[in-house]
Amino acid sequence: MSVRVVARIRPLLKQELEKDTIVEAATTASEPLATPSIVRIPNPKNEAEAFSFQFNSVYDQVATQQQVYDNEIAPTVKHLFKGFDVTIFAYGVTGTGKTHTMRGGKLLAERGVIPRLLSSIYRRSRKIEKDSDGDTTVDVAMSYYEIYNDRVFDLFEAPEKRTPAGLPIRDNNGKTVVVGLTERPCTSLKDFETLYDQANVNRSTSATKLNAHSSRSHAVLCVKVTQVTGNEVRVSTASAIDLAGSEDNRRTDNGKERMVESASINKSLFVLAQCVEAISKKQNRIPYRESKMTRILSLGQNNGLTVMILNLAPVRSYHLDTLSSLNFANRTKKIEVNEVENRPFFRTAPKPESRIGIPSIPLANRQPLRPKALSHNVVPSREQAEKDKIEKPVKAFSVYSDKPKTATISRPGHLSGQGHPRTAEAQKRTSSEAVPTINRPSKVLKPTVPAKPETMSQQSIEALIERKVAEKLAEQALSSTKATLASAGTEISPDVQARLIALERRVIDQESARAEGLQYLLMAKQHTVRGEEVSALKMYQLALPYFPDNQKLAQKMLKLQEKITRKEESRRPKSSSGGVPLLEDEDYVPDTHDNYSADESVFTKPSARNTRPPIRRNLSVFRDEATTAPPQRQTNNDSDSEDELAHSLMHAGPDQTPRSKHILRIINSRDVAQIRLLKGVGAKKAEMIVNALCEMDDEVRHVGELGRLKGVGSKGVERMREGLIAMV
Ligand SMILES: Nc1ncnc2c1ncn2[C@@H]1O[C@H](COP(=O)(O)OP(=O)(O)OP(=O)(O)O)[C@@H](O)[C@H]1O
Repeated sequence: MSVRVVARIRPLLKQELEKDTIVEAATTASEPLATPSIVRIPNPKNEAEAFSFQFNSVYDQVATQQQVYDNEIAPTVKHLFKGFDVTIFAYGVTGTGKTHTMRGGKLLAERGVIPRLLSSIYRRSRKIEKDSDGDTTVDVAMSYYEIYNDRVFDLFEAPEKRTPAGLPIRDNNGKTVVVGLTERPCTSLKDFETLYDQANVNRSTSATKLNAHSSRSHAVLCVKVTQVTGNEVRVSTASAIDLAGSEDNRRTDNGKERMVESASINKSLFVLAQCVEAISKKQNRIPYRESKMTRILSLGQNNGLTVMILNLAPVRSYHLDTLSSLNFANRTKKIEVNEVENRPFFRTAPKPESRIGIPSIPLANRQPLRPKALSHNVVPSREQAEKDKIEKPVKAFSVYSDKPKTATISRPGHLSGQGHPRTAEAQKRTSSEAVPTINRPSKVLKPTVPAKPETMSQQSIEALIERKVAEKLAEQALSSTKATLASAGTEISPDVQARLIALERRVIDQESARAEGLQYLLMAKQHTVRGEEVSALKMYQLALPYFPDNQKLAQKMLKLQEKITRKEESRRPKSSSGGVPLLEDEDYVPDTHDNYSADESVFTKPSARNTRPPIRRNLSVFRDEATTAPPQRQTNNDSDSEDELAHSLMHAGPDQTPRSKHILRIINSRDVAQIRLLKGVGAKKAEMIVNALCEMDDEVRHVGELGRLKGVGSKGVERMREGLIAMV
């Protein structure tokens, strides 16, 4: 079944004018009486021509919250209770109404998808319990987190208690889970609303030029529904994701902090677009791992039902961004999601007390990320698994079809009068407040045992520091300091604590700086893809201090500079008199020669002299008036070299010595027999390394990364290198 994609056009805001409206909902010519399923928008190059994008449904400016919920989300609830996971996510440019759609306002009619979904879940739970005469019980629990600057933070945790590096994520039996996340049971809608409102106070938001309450993070709410009948337990999860919106920073006037956030948001959305493109092209490698958001969303890899709500602004100022979103959505609707429900499992022993995300299955059973996962998130009993293997028919599941609807779907407004009005307006915390400061000790490093001076030698202190840092970097030992120290029977002095903290800060600083550099680089890449060379060059200049010795980057900048100069020269009027003065930045020139490719989620801005051949569009985007030539697409050779550069910077890290390369080759072979021959690595450690690699589902690309692997540490890497010298 494909991802269901529905578009919603928000109403005009106070400062927007009716005459600037360019986006409209329409019906297909063959079914003029059906509900709209087409978004129509003019071609930016030729206003007489319009592009049409077809989706499962389209909601116009007057659509209510209730209509969107009743038509799109309410039908998924029964599948949730049958064991299917449900993923709902809102996608769109900043200020297009994602948070409004997902969360909504306080008034009953203004409530968004999330509170309405919870309301339906509770109602259905009560009905199931009642109909089964109490044989079945349903428990609802929620976890809620945000992905801010590519770090995961628990929204139930106050910002000052957060670990600067955020929570680690892991692959657990084919699913991506956040380790150490709080899961709160909520027995009623009121409970839920109280928790949800409290948690939203912790979400990073701030005012930008484009949205007074702009979300600076992706927010992920997971609602776990557990149905227990006797020994049988069925668990399914509804995930509601309010993505942060992409931003065109020429329009935001963002300052440095907002720019960094914005770069991180844009990067993750860019990776998402790349994932969607890779999936639609059936490529083997889907770059999920290049951002936490894509890893968590795992679009096309998740099971169950997925609904994407594409939020659109109706006005001209969003023209290119809207086209870009429409192109993205157009590809997303073709992604197939596995129709696999979570099987029930049977309780044989009391549930172990665990935090979510801690894997409950042996390592050997873990599934690495891959384009399509057919695995389940629970451990079925052996008999049940055998039985299912034989008996389970393929589920004929056809809630949605890609065809346009033939009649208006109207469902009773079952929410009227059901909600509990919220009591307090959730206070949004600004993102500045959300930035985790590095001045406080992280959870891992908090003193947990009374200090006891003496006992440790300088060497063992060093070793302990290395171990702690490795654990920290590997983000594997969250909150486990107490246990680790207790089991080691070792106590550390305040002096060691202080050094640990200093070391951790240093590492975090280095990592943050590198991440910031990469963000500039990605922004440069985005600009280049759009043909905005001057802005791209500026971004490369900003990235340069982070990668001062990188030859490729320097060459790239040189080439770009030359290209800009050539362009400027070609634009300069031939005669010295008259002519239009050149603007400082070509990106701000209103260019009537913009090339737009409807098959691309980006726009290229080639020079006016572009003579490259047109490439025909091949998507289900059609024009109402085929009076003009099809839009041209610039064959963007730059984009390839961009990819190469980005890849080399993202993965190369510091220059590799022959010894490092040799070690990495051995490690990446994932061959326990070879790895155990490295100095300081026994059979157990070798196995641990291989498991960590399988869990990562990727290669280790430099020794820094290797040092971060569980159980290796930088000392471990040094030992391996020493071993190689000895061999030589
Ligand atoms: N359907 C709608 N009806 C009324 N107002 C709306 C609607 N959609 C959006 N708005 C208004 O538009 C503004 C921007 O909406 P919102 O904050 O939800 O955007 P967003 O896409 O979440 O932006 P960001 O990505 O920056 O967080 C808000 O003032 C919101 O109330």
